Amino acid sequence: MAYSFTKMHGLGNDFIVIDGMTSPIDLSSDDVSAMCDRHRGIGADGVIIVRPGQGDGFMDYRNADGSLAQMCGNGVRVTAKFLVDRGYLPPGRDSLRIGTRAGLKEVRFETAGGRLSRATVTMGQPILDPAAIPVHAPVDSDHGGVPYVGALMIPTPWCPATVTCVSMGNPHAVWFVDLESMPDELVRGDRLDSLDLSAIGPYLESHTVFPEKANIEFVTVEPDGLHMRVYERGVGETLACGTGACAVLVAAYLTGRTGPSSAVHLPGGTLHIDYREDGVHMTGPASTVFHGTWE
Ligand SMILES: N[C@@H](CCC[C@H](N)C(=O)O)C(=O)O
Repeated sequence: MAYSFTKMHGLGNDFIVIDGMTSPIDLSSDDVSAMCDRHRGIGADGVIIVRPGQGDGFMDYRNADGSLAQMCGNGVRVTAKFLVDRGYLPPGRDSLRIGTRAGLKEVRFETAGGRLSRATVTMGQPILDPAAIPVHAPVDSDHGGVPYVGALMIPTPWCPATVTCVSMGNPHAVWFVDLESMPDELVRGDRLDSLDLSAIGPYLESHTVFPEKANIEFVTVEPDGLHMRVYERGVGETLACGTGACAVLVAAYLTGRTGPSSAVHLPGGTLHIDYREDGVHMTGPASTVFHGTWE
């Protein structure tokens, strides 16, 4: 079977996007991991099949290891670009709704030369109930009467990790790291990019406190905003994670580290995140790289 695909990305979080709007596409998890292989395949952090569904299209997202994820923030912007640039929307629209396994997401977009360049996604309310995240941990903190897991201490072979747990439809554990107090095997400098995630990332992702695994964010709070790196469930370290940036802003706000709105700087670029009464809003770019055929 041959599949036409488009290689796209949101801040370097890259996807193989397949058009399933007019004919059904069925991929096994082995197909997905073969396509995402960076040496023997196309290479990507995940595969998105864009299918018809509630709203203007459904984002069927799979991680590079073939596993399903409920949500992908960069993927929603990329899916919006795919639908707009391929002419699936009537002309003159500046918003659309995309179905995901975590519900419908509204996307407002800007265009340049008729193509989507930047989008703001209404990501919905963060989920803080530990059973729904899910995380096996008691609530230990409260924000305006809303209980949450604010400082869960997870012992690791290197040093204790203290994380705030947030779901944006998918599970996240946000660790505000103190680089100075970390052992030399983990960090060789005073910057987030000198942190070695290769062992501690998978250790935390698959820790037994997270029954469905978790995406792990490593964060510092700087004068120009929040800086993060992410070790993604089912992928490994990525250049950006939209749901992760939202979880980081929510965790920083709940724990009093920032206001309700901030730039979140990732290795692949910057997202702007606003946490308002009607939920979390994420703004960032989406890009197309090339088209091809998978044999
Ligand atoms: N990169 C994505 C998140 C993709 C899903 C994640 N790896 C999971 O398994 O939950 C984003 O931009 O949000």
